[in-house]
Amino acid sequence: MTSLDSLDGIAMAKRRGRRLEDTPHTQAYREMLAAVRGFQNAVVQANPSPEELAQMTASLQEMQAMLEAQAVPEVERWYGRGGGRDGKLQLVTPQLRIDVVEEDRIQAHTVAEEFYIGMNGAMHGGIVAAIFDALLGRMASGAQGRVCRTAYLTTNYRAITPLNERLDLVAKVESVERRKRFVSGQLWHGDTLCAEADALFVELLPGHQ
Ligand SMILES: CCCCCCCC/C=C\CCCCCCCC(=O)SCCNC(=O)CCNC(=O)[C@H](O)C(C)(C)COP(=O)(O)OP(=O)(O)OC[C@H]1O[C@@H](n2cnc3c(N)ncnc32)[C@H](O)[C@@H]1OP(=O)(O)O
Repeated sequence: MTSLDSLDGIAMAKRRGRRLEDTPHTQAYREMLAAVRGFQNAVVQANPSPEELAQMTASLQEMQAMLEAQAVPEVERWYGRGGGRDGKLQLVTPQLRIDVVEEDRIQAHTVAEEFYIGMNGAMHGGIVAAIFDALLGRMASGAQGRVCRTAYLTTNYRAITPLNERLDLVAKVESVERRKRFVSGQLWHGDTLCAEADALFVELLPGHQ
């Protein structure tokens, strides 16, 4: 089964949204994912020698084969599950840490590592948008864990978003109309507004992918 073999969207989200239970086995998976993050950060910063590159490529191919031999259907995967205090187990964005959750407002923070660079010390704009998608999606899902999809997301880039520095995030629900949740968010570096976004999330109906 591949990720193309999809389930009902609500059933999938309910299963994947749950926090991954803590066992020595899942703890080892968390540590592996943290090592991948460290690796990604090192990759973007290094110009290795030809010998080092050949050695690393061979090691990576070996690790890839180990992972491929253990592949499971999406519904069973640990990747993308809730990870508790450290945010979701994922690599797409920097880890988002939620500090305050209210029914119509969320406060969170993050520090983006070197891997998320665009150019000249600024975060890649697509990553800024991905952070808003995750944060505003979490806002739209609310305390009941409604299953929503992004209908649109508009990001305005006001100042460069720095790497390796604390960034503060806020999200709020602007209005609700039937299945539609209009939400907005801001990303701050200290007193500087780096980016802001507004988005529409639509709650899925049973049977929707
Ligand atoms: C700090 C954070 C911490 C981390 C997290 C921890 C825990 C996390 C837990 C949980 C968070 C989850 C976070 C994830 C978030 C990521 C979500 C994504 O990225 S989803 C992938 C990208 N989006 C798609 O692929 C959608 C593709 N589009 C669709 O599937 C459909 O178009 C959909 C579902 C959006 C709507 O389709 P229909 O068939 O259900 O409904 P129709 O009738 O078309 O629309 C309903 C209403 O919405 C309006 N509408 C739809 N699209 C619109 C648009 N683009 N603009 C304006 N209005 C639109 C329509 O006009 C209609 O309005 P009227 O009720 O008639 O008033």
